Amino acid sequence: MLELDRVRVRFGGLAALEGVTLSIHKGEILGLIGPNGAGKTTLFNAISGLVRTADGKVRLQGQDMTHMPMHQRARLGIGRTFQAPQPLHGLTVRENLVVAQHYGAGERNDARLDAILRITGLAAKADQDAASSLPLAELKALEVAKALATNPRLLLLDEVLAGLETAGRLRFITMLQGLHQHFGVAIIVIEHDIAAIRTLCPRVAVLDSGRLIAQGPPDLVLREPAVIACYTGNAVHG
Ligand SMILES: Nc1ncnc2c1ncn2[C@@H]1O[C@H](COP(=O)(O)OP(=O)(O)OP(=O)(O)O)[C@@H](O)[C@H]1O
Repeated sequence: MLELDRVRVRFGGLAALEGVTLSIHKGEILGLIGPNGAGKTTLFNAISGLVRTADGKVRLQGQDMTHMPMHQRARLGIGRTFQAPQPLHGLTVRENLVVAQHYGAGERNDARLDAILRITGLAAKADQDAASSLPLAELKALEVAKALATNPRLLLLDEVLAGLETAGRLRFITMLQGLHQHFGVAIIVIEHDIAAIRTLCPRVAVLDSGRLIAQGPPDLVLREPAVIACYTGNAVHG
């Protein structure tokens, strides 16, 4: 459903992405891994429209999105989270989702919002102030809930497990599996925690210095010499 065709992104003299060709299928969960600075977040930015591509194409269900602004891509079905949770201050949890739904879907759908609140475990906090009352795990759940409220066909999750302790991670992974099953949305997960990637993702893609160096089932990909080499001297944290 999403196709990246020889995508290139440059920051001055730095090739943050070079010739990246990658597809994700309807309803799939794909893991995106690679050392720090490999270009993972830049790839999300190229898909969601936050950075300009210097070359290549980005297509969603055959439609060329390469030169579309962010809000148009959101309307077409690209939802994303950011590494640092960004709740809208002064609004309740539910109001945060209403705003996200308006941005992405254009119309209010309370039944969908209720399902999102239930599956992300936020229903009991729906009427509380989002920014001031939520602990980190719930702020991260809200980040996912906001992205889901935009009604995405493809959900981009950028290190949503970072900063959570082991039990919190496991709960979060179970929550992600539940929402994937319920909404049937395709998901790309950026995550440094390889155990989490193995649990969540039947397929993984590896970036190194802006290039896609491997893709396939995690157990095979993680044994490839080029993948092992790219992590040498770069700790896989988390
Ligand atoms: N706005 C920007 N301006 C200049 N350089 C940038 C910008 N954004 C990213 N870069 C550079 O592009 C490269 C890729 O960065 P990116 O954040 O995509 O990597 P990453 O794989 O997501 O890293 P991490 O795992 O640390 O989050 C890095 O060298 C980074 O310093």
